[in-house]
Amino acid sequence: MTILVTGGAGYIGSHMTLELLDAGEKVVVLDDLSTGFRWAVPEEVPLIVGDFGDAALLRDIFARHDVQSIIHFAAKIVVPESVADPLGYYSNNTAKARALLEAAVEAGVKRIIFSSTAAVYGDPEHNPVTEDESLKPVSPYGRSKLMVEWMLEDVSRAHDLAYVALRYFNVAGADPKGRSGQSTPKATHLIKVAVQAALGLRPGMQVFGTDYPTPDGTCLRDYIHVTDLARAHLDALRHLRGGGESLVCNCGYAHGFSVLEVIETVKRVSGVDFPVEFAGRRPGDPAAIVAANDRIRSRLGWTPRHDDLETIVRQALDWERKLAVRNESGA
Ligand SMILES: NC(=O)c1ccc[n+]([C@@H]2O[C@H](COP(=O)([O-])OP(=O)(O)OC[C@H]3O[C@@H](n4cnc5c(N)ncnc54)[C@H](O)[C@@H]3O)[C@@H](O)[C@H]2O)c1
Ligand SMILES: O=c1ccn([C@@H]2O[C@H](COP(=O)(O)OP(=O)(O)O[C@H]3O[C@H](CO)[C@@H](O)[C@H](O)[C@H]3O)[C@@H](O)[C@H]2O)c(=O)[nH]1
Repeated sequence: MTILVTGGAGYIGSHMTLELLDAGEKVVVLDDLSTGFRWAVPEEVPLIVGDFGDAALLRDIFARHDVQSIIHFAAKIVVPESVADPLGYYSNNTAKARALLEAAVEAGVKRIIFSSTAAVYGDPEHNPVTEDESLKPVSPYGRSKLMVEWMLEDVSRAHDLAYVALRYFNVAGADPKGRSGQSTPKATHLIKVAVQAALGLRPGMQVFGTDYPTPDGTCLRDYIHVTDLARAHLDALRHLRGGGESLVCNCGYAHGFSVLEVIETVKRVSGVDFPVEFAGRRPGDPAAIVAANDRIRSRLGWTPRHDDLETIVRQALDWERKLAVRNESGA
């Protein structure tokens, strides 16, 4: 039985592929390499370079490989880009997911795990936010993902296809064995930016907003280690293989750090006091968003192993150094 990983050449998908191989699973990756990297897919894993919305290609993959489960990561993921290009996001994230589901149902695929996002909550009224909080995404990106959750709900009722939708909070860190990490050249994620500033890869950084209703005035987020997140997918797979029902679960640690706390941690771990400028709020940022994680713990038996901001930052630094050497050598 093979697992199809869409987006397996990207940041989270590449960690998933490693986790699946470590667990002895058979994997095939489908990725168009729009933001992913060929080198991020281990040599022993077949990489099909193509579009996950291409019905003919999907039919061919399902005919050649005994795919019983899909882990679907492939998507466009940049919130401001989704505001500028909503149709591009609805096409790539929503319409193509419909095509994937259609091909999966046609081929008799039994299980799908979907990368959803905390962005489906928008600016939540309560924190930690539970899965039952009202869903009010504020960006086309969040809406493009929520629509897929709705499709999954309907499709799973009509067909023999069970799903787990995992709503990721802020994904960070790198493979503890140093095999992969966040490699997108212009990534805007806080930890990536701060780590690049610490390594002198950028002159400094900005803090977006210091007047939020939070203890130090900067935004609070729940940073989850990418390997703990990949393990949540393994737990979801085990749940579905055991006949478990379809589920939606938050993925986070249930506690938040402010932007200033993250920057302070990067400075302490790296030993570098890089320049930080206080700037205005970034449009669309919720003040605070922290995951309630009771459901994933009780229903999937997930337990975090890397819930430590210093470890997350240290591994992000290690990966960024590796990446700098790789980029310098032109590999
Ligand atoms: N990084 C985060 O903090 C975060 C938070 C919440 C949810 N997510 C979700 O996790 C998933 C993975 O995100 P990531 O951070 O690894 O991003 P990424 O950009 O590194 O990975 C996405 C991968 O999908 C591929 N892809 C995109 N469109 C495709 C298409 N039409 N056909 C085939 N391949 C395609 C890209 O080439 C890339 O390899 C996404 O669905 C994203 O929405 C990420
Ligand atoms: O240079 C920077 C970068 C970020 N921030 C702030 O840091 C916080 C975290 O920002 P970022 O790392 O960009 O993550 P989010 O905007 O919280 O969004 C991430 O987490 C969401 C889930 O919570 C996912 O849906 C998104 O895809 C993913 O980018 C926010 O308050 C930002 O304003 C800064 O102050 N300076």
